[in-house]
Amino acid sequence: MITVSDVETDRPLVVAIDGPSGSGKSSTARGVAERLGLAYLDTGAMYRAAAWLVAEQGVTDPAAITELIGAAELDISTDPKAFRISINGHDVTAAIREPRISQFVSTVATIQPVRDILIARQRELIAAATGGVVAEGRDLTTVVAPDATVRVLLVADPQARIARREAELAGAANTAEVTDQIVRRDRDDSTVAAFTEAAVGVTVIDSTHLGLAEVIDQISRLTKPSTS
Ligand SMILES: Nc1ncnc2c1ncn2[C@@H]1O[C@H](COP(=O)(O)OP(=O)(O)O)[C@@H](O)[C@H]1O
Ligand SMILES: Nc1ccn([C@H]2C[C@H](O)[C@@H](COP(=O)(O)OP(=O)(O)O)O2)c(=O)n1
Repeated sequence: MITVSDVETDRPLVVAIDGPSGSGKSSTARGVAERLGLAYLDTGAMYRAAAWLVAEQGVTDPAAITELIGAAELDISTDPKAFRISINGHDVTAAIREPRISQFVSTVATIQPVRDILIARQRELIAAATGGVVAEGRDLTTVVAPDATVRVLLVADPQARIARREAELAGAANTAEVTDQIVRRDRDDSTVAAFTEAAVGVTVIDSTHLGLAEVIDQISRLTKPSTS
């Protein structure tokens, strides 16, 4: 078996990808993980599962939400070919993609103590991925894994992101709803995570006019040692 490691430090390879909604983080990260034989961590799915549980329990007070998430059993697969997530024994793999969760998730993701709980769990999952991992979300390059081997901010114009999400939802939400899920959500989310501008050392890739395969190629190339 090939062990993919960070050539300079000999630690497992960690690829951190951040970006706004619809920029292509999940599909790209999964593609890079599959190509390089790495684990895949979808941190947004963890916030979505937390939001699902909060909605299911009807909890509204931030302190009670924090307590609920702190006590929750969150189980997430890091196999890029078989994504699955459950919370307190409920398989929520499909439910977390429903528009009602997309609309609500920022309410939970902007509670800092909730973030602290999920960030600690994300760091554990990254550390446990001894064969290397591609992790994506909003604050991987800045907070969760600022020492990652490769750090990428994946961006795309809002129009392209809205069109992609609309195509993906195939009529399950209208343009106004999708625009809310993208533009309003990014605005809310950017109050707690810095994904609108690249931090020092982070490579920006604009996918507006790039196909998925090209973005996967570009990120995969960044993991290879430079020959110059
Ligand atoms: N470079 C790209 N070009 C065109 N469509 C893309 C590209 N990257 C991703 N997509 C599509 O856009 C949609 C949103 O991508 P996704 O990976 O879920 O984004 P994010 O995780 O950033 O929200 C998906 O349907 C995906 O197949
Ligand atoms: N590291 C992360 C990942 C996601 N979030 C929040 C912000 C988003 O509104 C939700 C859902 O993230 P997700 O990546 O699934 O959202 P998109 O697929 O990009 O629309 O979680 C976060 O605050 N920090």
